Amino acid sequence: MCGSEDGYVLTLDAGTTSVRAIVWDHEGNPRGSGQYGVTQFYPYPGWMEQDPEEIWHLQWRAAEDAISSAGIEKGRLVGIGITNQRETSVLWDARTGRPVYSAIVWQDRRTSSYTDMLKENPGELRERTGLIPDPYFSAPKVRWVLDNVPRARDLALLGDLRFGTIDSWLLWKLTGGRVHCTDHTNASRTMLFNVNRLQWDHDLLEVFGIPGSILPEVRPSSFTYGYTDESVTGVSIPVTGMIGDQQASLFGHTALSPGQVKNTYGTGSFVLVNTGNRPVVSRELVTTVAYSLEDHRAIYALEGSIFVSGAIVEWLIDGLGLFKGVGELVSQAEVVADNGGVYTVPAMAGLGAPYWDPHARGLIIGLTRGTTRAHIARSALESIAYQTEDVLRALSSSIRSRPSELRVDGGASGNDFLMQLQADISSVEVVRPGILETTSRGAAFIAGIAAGIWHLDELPRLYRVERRFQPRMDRSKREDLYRGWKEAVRRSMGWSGYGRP
Ligand SMILES: Nc1ncnc2c1ncn2[C@@H]1O[C@H](COP(=O)(O)OP(=O)(O)O)[C@@H](O)[C@H]1O
Ligand SMILES: O=P(O)(O)OC[C@H](O)CO
Repeated sequence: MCGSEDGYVLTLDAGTTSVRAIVWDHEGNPRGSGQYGVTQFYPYPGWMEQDPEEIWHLQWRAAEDAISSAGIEKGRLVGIGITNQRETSVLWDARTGRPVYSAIVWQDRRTSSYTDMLKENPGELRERTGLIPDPYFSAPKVRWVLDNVPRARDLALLGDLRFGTIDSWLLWKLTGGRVHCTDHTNASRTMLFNVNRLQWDHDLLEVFGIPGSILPEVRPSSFTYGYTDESVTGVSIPVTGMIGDQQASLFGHTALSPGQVKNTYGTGSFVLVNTGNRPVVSRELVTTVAYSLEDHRAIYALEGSIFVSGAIVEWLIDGLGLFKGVGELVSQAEVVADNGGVYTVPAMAGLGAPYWDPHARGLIIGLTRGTTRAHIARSALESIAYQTEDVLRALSSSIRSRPSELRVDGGASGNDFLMQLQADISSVEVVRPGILETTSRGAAFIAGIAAGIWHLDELPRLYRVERRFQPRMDRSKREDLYRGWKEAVRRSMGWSGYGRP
């Protein structure tokens, strides 16, 4: 341990479904927390928006709750670490600090026709940004606002428009509109950032018709970005880290060596492998910055982004009303010995890695008169494991080695049934840590390094395993099941538009 044993780090984790805040002590243990749900808006099929002001207000309210439940004075906070749902884009008026449009969420598909055109020549885009043309990333969303919200273009011409992912938006609010920055990990999700040079790509800005003046400055993930405004937060606290949530989770798993892999099971699932200090390019996965520290080169990761995983469970419960809650859904899934030939493909937001089809739509297939709720519950949980397996296969061929261990976190990773299923379907050891808030913990480590609480080298010693799930399904069964999945996926692809006027 270096530095003060008296200091605490506050993390702000602005996720898709909720904003959370946690106070961490110098041992990396949570001491207090707060959490609020974020309102989701679906104005048209395939669109998904949030209110940036709500995100900010609830995020700081969660922080106040975390600080009071930890029973500490704000003055004992030595740093704030921000971690966030990535790609989700906000544009605001620098003079008033008011957004000019809602936050367009990463799952939003409104720009799919536009990104289809980019698919005609994906090679150069991939070389520069590490990304695959898809509405997922920020650039098409920003362009959409510039094209459809007249005030945005006017403000841009006056030099008063600002763009940011949620990290930048929260930093702007925390600092009373004084600091407009992002970090390398968030920048690498915009499709405007050259991941080799670690700088904004002016050619791409031109391609997308986005003025460079609206962009934040890019800094290392672990870095003193500035100080919060006393009038906003009560006392002035340094903001010492910003990192995208999936990269934060990789860091929180202390997956610091090349080849180490994690999967976070939340709204979506995100599998990342550390590839060290070289960006590895893949046709099916995206290249992303994993983290960067001051005075170090950036560390990279290869990522498989799965758009809907835990959210399928939510949809069966809240959307269809088929189960009273997660507990009932899971116990139903356990009642049946197998899926009864039923497969669910949760392509509600299209399919991400490794298929990248924004036109895919969800399906439940294989229904017979003998199908029960239990089969549907089981097929939904199985879909989470199959999607992860899709990515593990793509990842193994890109890094030319099959991972033997998968570190897990996120809301759905607490589900023992699902974790065993994952170990079986992927023939991999699934490793679950004691602290499942791995994303926030990673953000705490990132912020704590800049604040002088921790050294990078000592972090692996703070990682505690709670449980390991060993694979126990035989190979032919695993392959039969997976074959059915691939066929179901094939049938879900290219579906959008059918049956709609
Ligand atoms: N026991 C469980 N089994 C399967 N899915 C679950 C379980 N518990 C929570 N989930 C799913 O996990 C997601 C919430 O995880 P969380 O990590 O909080 O998400 P996010 O960070 O994306 O907001 C929800 O989509 C929920 O349906
Ligand atoms: O909010 P989460 O945890 O589902 O993460 C969302 C991802 O960052 C989207 O890329």
